[in-house]
Amino acid sequence: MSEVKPTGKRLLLVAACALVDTDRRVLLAQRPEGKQLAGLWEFPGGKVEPGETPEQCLVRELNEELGIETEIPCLAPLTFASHSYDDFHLLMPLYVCRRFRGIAQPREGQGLKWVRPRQMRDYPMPPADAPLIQFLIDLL
Ligand SMILES: Nc1nc2c([nH]c(=O)n2[C@@H]2O[C@H](COP(=O)(O)OP(=O)(O)OP(=O)(O)O)[C@@H](O)[C@H]2O)c(=O)[nH]1
Repeated sequence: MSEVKPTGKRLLLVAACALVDTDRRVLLAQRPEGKQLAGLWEFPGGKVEPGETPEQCLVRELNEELGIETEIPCLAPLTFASHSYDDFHLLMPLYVCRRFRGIAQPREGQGLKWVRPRQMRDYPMPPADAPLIQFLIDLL
């Protein structure tokens, strides 16, 4: 068996959420200009801050980014992404949330779109996200 060499890349923990509406559509947010991967469509979420759990991170991020309110028991783990970018390795648990309050608003100037999982491949997403789509197709 060949030797597995450490990459030396830092591991970045990002929590992401598939918010699901009553029509089984999932909310995608477009990364704003000026950011890494600008223009790509992604799941709402963000970096887990020190001292925070992934679930706490998502409750915070959904409120900050979208004005959506939810609670930790409403977040169900679905799958995760593990993907090496040039400068870090991303570990991203993906949760599903069907119970939330409020109407998603683009609080950070991002584009927002409710998309059926089968149509997600029409929306360019970060490379880490591609393997996640099938899980949502199967679930929804
Ligand atoms: N939220 C989210 N981030 C993702 C997804 N896919 C993916 O590769 N990422 C990566 O995970 C990281 C998330 O970081 P972030 O959104 O908190 O931070 P950011 O790069 O916008 O920078 P910031 O700290 O200035 O807000 C980014 O590098 C982003 O490219 C996804 O579906 N959702």
